Amino acid sequence: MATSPPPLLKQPVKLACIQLASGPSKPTNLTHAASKVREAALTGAKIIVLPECFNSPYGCDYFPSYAEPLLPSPPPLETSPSFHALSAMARNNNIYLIGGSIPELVVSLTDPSSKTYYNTSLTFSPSGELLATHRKVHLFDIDIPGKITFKESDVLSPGDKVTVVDLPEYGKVGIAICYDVRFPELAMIAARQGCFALIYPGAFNTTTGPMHWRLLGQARAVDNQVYVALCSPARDVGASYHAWGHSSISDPMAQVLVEADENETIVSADLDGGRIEEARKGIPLRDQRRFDVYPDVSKAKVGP
Ligand SMILES: NC(=O)CCC(=O)C(=O)O
Repeated sequence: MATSPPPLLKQPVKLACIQLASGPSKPTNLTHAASKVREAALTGAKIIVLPECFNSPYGCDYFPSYAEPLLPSPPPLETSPSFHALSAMARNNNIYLIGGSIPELVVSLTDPSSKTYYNTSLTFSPSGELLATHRKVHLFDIDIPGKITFKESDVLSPGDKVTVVDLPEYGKVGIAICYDVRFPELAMIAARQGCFALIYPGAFNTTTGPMHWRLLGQARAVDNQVYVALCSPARDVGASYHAWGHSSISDPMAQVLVEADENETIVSADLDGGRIEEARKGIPLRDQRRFDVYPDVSKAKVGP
């Protein structure tokens, strides 16, 4: 007799996205993030997400000055204050924390003048242990004349892996950052590893946000029949980059369960594995793929 596969989401869980208002002071941003994580945890959220570049303004001019080393570095560089703050937020609240992203600095041990920067997301367990890092794979390089020109690759280097993290009580999640959401291959490879959700700390803007942000969340959900969470900073009209906001959580049928406006807020939803199964039973893509016509991406290499 055929046995049914284990559920992708082992038990229902509340997931919260914190649409954080950040400013130029990193210590203030870290303290503020900690208080909002506490607030989300008190509502029962067990998986909490922060936005892209949550501890700094977003922009190429800011990456080097806010960047922190996560790997061993030559003195006098200190270990990352954001790493320790995020670990404490997860531990103090007994939650899984997808810690948005921070600019990461890598300094060569042999040549301290050689510096590389990444846009990196850190995920922590409820005991404060680092479970995974994701370096943004697709850098945000766009030019829409008269609207927005942005070139992360002027400063940042790209990551080189698909990131899937196991949260033992619940199951697996795929993690990627902002512009990564535009690349369905990355999402599909993660989803086909058995993720119940794809989680994107992001910071779309007031040009591309209204065109594509919500659509992309729904698109990745419907492609993969999983939950999708998009977590943006709140909009700061005094900053050089105007984040779109509109953090959202879509379900496996691509219904938007909750969506913020542009202000600081917390959006959350109760995720239920039954909704994934129901979507997949009703529209059985998983049994209908044609690996005689195209390759099976579930064979691709992924990392924590
Ligand atoms: N921070 C980002 O990667 C922004 C991506 C974005 O706005 C887009 O349109 O894509």
